[in-house]
Amino acid sequence: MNKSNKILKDSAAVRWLVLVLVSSLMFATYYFQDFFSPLRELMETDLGINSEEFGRVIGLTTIANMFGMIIIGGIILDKWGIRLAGLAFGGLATLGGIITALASMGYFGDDKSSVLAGLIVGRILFGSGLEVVCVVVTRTIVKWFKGYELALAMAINMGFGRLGSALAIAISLDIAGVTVSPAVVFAATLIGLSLIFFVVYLFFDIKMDKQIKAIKAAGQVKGEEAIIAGVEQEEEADEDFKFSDLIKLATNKSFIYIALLCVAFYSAVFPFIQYAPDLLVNKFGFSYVLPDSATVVAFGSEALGSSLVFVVIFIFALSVTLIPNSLKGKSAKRLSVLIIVGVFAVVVYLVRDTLGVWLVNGPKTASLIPLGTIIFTPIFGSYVDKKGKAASLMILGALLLIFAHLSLSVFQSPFLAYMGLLSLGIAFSLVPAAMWPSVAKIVAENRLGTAYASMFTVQNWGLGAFFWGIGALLYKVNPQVVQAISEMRESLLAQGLTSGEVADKIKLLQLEGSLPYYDYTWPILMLVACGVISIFLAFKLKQADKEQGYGLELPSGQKPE
Ligand SMILES: C[C@H](NC(=O)[C@@H](N)CCCCN)C(=O)O
Repeated sequence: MNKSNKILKDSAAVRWLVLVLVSSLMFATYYFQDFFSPLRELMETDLGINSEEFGRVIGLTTIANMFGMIIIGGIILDKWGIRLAGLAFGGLATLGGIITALASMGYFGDDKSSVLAGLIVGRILFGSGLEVVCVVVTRTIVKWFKGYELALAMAINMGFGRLGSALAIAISLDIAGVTVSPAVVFAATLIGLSLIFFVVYLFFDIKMDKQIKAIKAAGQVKGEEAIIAGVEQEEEADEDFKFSDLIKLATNKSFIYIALLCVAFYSAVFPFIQYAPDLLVNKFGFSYVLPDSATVVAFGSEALGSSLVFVVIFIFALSVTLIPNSLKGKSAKRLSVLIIVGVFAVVVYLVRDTLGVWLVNGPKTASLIPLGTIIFTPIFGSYVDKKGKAASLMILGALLLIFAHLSLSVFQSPFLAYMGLLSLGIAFSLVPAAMWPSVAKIVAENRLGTAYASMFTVQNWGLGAFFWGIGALLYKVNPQVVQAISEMRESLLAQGLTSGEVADKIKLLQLEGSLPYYDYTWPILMLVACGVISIFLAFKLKQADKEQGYGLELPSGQKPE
């Protein structure tokens, strides 16, 4: 390539800096989506917002996306380009964040209905920006990494999102303390900061576009330069959203199965994550605050032992997948797995007290689900690239999902709860790693934008229903708990206690056994149905692929004969 024709994206340092700048939006929006998860109980004791209302706040976040916002956003992105669309939808998400924060601080009124209405309006605005922001970020990454490390950049970008979710679940309650608002203000500040990072990115974007324009104007665009500099414009024109594409997709059997699988699978994962900390506290006796070691011992040796076994199994699974098969011979691989697991088992034993404290804390344990996917998704992704078997892996993922939700609903054993969380984490890594590249095999490249936008739209129908549905069912099947907590809250407030003191007191009364816990059996059992539907759809997808010949079971780049 002619040296003078080099553009910004040819510099690896600039490319990766751009990735960090734009992925911060992904981090912050995923954080904001999930930070309410460990606050379910505090919302009830601090603000009087019960589980159905909590579900409404979370469920309505997706409402605009259920009614076509992602498709509208995609069309706007085509027309306005990355810069304006990013600012508009990032700005919308930030505005939503600010309104949610103000509502939680009582800015629109201190009474429950004003707070609830403000939270809902804020979350609706945030949600209207959320998915389109993710599409803008993905487009930006394609712009900068096509011809370079595109798959890796995309995996890292998704990692930023998952890290946002994990941190949101792990630390929001620590930030909140005894009232909800500090956690909301913090989450809204993160989106604001990420929007500033996006504005910084715009300088790079403008500069690169100017370079491309200058190269073209100088008539120097030939051969490789033409591909690098000119391709975006050609593709943008070709990738425009068309309703005729939507019709074509809707009549493709394989696409229908994978889109429905996306709905069923994600409905049993994202909504579950919103309630996971509260489930662990209410059903399995985990804590909301970090307890001291003595309390952990009181929590029961079975749970403590189970959590440590959970860590060792996690390390075993990790080392089996991470150690390359290329290591000379099977026995060498087995030996290294044994050594790694042995060393870690000793470390786990030595730090068992601290680890035990963390692994009996509901939010900290639940945060391991998205955290684990940061490591496992790229590993499974590379397996799918090299070996294929995508449809079979989706079947396996659906099976793990059923096991996870069964062990977290019908059984009461902490050991099974840890195993359930582990298999949910593996399923949450396996299915996305197999699903998203499979869409690219089923749909032509220039129709991928439409395919992802329509999949995300139907996915949001499921998410909206289950975000709200779990909370609503929890409310319905626990009338005595709702009433007891609400009466206690009223009486403590009437005695002049602050809302923070009320929250503390209610927690204490539950620990003492004077106030009941929520029964989560039915709300989580409902998610087993999503697993069963997922497994059926994954089988149908495998069958349809055999008929239509997309090669979902083949390694990347290989086509069926
Ligand atoms: C890639 C996939 N993304 C989605 O499913 C988005 N529609 C969700 C965005 C909001 C997430 N809290 C994923 O994250 O696996």
